Amino acid sequence: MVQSAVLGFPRIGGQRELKKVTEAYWQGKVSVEELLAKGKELRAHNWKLQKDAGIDVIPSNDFSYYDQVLDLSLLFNVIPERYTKFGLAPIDVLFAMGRGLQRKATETSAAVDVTALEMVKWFDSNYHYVRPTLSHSTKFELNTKAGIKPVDEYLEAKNLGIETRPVILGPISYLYLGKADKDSLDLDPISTLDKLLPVYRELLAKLKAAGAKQVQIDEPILVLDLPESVQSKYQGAYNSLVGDDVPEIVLATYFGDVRPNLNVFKGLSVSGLHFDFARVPEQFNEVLTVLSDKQSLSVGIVDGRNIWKTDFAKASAFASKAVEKLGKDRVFVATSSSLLHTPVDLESETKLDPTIKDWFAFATQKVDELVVITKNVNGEDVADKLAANAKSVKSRQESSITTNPKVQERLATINESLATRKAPFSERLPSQQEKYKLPLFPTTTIGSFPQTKDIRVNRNKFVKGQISAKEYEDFINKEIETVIRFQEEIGLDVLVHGEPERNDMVQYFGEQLDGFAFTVNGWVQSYGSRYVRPPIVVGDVSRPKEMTVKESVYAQSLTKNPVKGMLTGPVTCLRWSFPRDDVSQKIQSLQLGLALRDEVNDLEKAGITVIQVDEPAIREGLPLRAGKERSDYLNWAAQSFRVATSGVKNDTQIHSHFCYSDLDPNHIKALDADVVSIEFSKKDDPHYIQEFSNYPNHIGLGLFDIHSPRIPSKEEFIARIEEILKVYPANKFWVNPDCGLKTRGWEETKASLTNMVGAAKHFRTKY
Ligand code: MET
Ligand SMILES: [Zn+2]
Repeated sequence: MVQSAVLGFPRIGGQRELKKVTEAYWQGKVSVEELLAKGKELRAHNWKLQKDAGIDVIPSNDFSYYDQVLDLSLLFNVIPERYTKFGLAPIDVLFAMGRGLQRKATETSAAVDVTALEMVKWFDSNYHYVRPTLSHSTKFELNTKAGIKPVDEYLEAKNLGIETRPVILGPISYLYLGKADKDSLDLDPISTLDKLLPVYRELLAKLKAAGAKQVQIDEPILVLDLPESVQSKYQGAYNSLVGDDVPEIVLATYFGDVRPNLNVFKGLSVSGLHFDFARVPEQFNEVLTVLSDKQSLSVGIVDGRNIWKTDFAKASAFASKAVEKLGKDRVFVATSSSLLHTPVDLESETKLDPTIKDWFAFATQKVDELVVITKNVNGEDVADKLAANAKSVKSRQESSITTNPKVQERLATINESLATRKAPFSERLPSQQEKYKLPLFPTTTIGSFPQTKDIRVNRNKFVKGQISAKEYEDFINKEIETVIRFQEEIGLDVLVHGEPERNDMVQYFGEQLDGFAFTVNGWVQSYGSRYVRPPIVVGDVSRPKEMTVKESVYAQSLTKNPVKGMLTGPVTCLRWSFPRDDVSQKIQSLQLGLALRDEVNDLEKAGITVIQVDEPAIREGLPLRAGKERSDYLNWAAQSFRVATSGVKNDTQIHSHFCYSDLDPNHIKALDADVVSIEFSKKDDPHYIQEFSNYPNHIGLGLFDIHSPRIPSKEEFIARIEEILKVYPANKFWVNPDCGLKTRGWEETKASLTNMVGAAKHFRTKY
């Protein structure tokens, strides 16, 4: 019979239980035992939910307290020495690698001060993983100090009477996604594969001994353009991982097209292969050609990356094609990827318009979808479910909520001149210098200041109607004033209002734009304990009225320094929402560009003439493979940004900001922003810094990690700036943190920024 398989389930809990308990643990408010008990409770809940729904293949080891890639680094002892010398408990080593740790000395323990490892985007998603960071001295071995997570969790489920399939990131992807530590820059992580494989094998053998029949090994890098030298590693590596003493391996890829790497799969000694047909249905025929007679095919058909209901008729027809070719026993109907990227449960959405709600499926609903599709393919009678599904699919197709003729007309007016500044940067620069008279090494921040409890409490009160609009506005104004006064006091040059009125940089805009729907509880993990609640693009997008002018104008009224207007760019608004799947992303992005253009122009009219349009998600949206799709993306992404920002005068200074990933400076040139700020504090490679020195406009290379509570000293800033100045020109140099400060506390924010400004002043005197 065809079986249903889930590749991973959200670990955060339906009420964000994981976030609450981890943050409480970090604050010393709950014990490690309580933390671990909550993890156990969440896992049990998820397994039972899937079991009760009727899922055949339920994943384990998809849980994590921080990040599943980081878990592997701990397990394989890929732990740079700087984290091990303090005698921390394993879970604290894990958190120190994930988020850094700075702890004052006590009578019983020495001071701890260590930065976090680099964290980057997981493929083209908004999930972030912590990069495996290897040195010549790395010694792979099973680090059993905290147990053996995949084995322990497998047994934990088994004790509950639930058989699971452990999920582990495969060795080649693990290394390929890693990097060399700063003491070993000449090390290519992949070159260590032969040393890592025996440890994998040991782990697999332990799983088998515990009773696991099958494991899911993820090799998602197989959807990337892989050099031949990496492709050729697969045969040997997987040959060394199969045998009677290890479980069967189902090799999983997702998020893209494997066809250019198809050779890798031929004759691979694994028992099954999983592909993402929700994303790339076109690869079906070709991947069938690599299956041997015995191998099974896992048909990833229920989308793990979006929230639209699966069309049962289409999905069943697709899976049936596989059954026709392979027979029922060799086919799994599966989620396209882990469901980690979708919110937990649509049932907790109490405020959605019922018509729209009926179009969605969250993780819990997707589990049910899988079961229905599987039953259908197996020939069981699910006629009522199919009929209900067909009805909602049709209701969405025919709904008038999704179309706005005015937006479509305006879209047709976009042309080159609408998307081009009035003069090139070389002419804009002198007029901006004349207008703002900024010193060398101008200092600024990325926008947000600490989102304190007080801010959240007041926002909630306002949302619940417990305080009036006027009271809330007064409160926000007071916050803005505090932030402005603080920045003046420490001598920052270009100020921000601090974004206290924003719950989230995308949601805030989505809520004010037409064409979006929102959830009240649709949280998705972004990194560690940071979750986001992406809005959903349901129809054509437009801006009914001003969105940010009031707060910016108020902030500017308090100071003589320029205050940056602060907007989230079109690509980021799109990427950090759940997009429509019935209209191209290009169209959705250009619609957003037009809406934001109105806002940029209104800000300028109101006297806000330094305007930052953030595009942190531009890199993550880059199609995973080089080629036409990628160049098209870069074109429409840049065009959308320019549509938003080109209506202004030459002396209006447009900033943009990017974070989270290895950004290629060539990819952002076409945005033509006057100043860009980039997350950079974890970048050690001088060649990479060098690449930015050719960037024509001005740049602030982020000088400190805002994901970490750690405070760099003034000397540390000076040393870092000196390092960058070896390859990067002083006259284009802006001084700023990696990103916004909303997740930080005031104390560390004050100290870090004061030290940063101190360092900038040091260089002003020097140059
Ligand atoms: C993830 S990018 C964040 C940019 C935003 N302006 C902030 O400072 O929070
Ligand atoms: Zn950022």
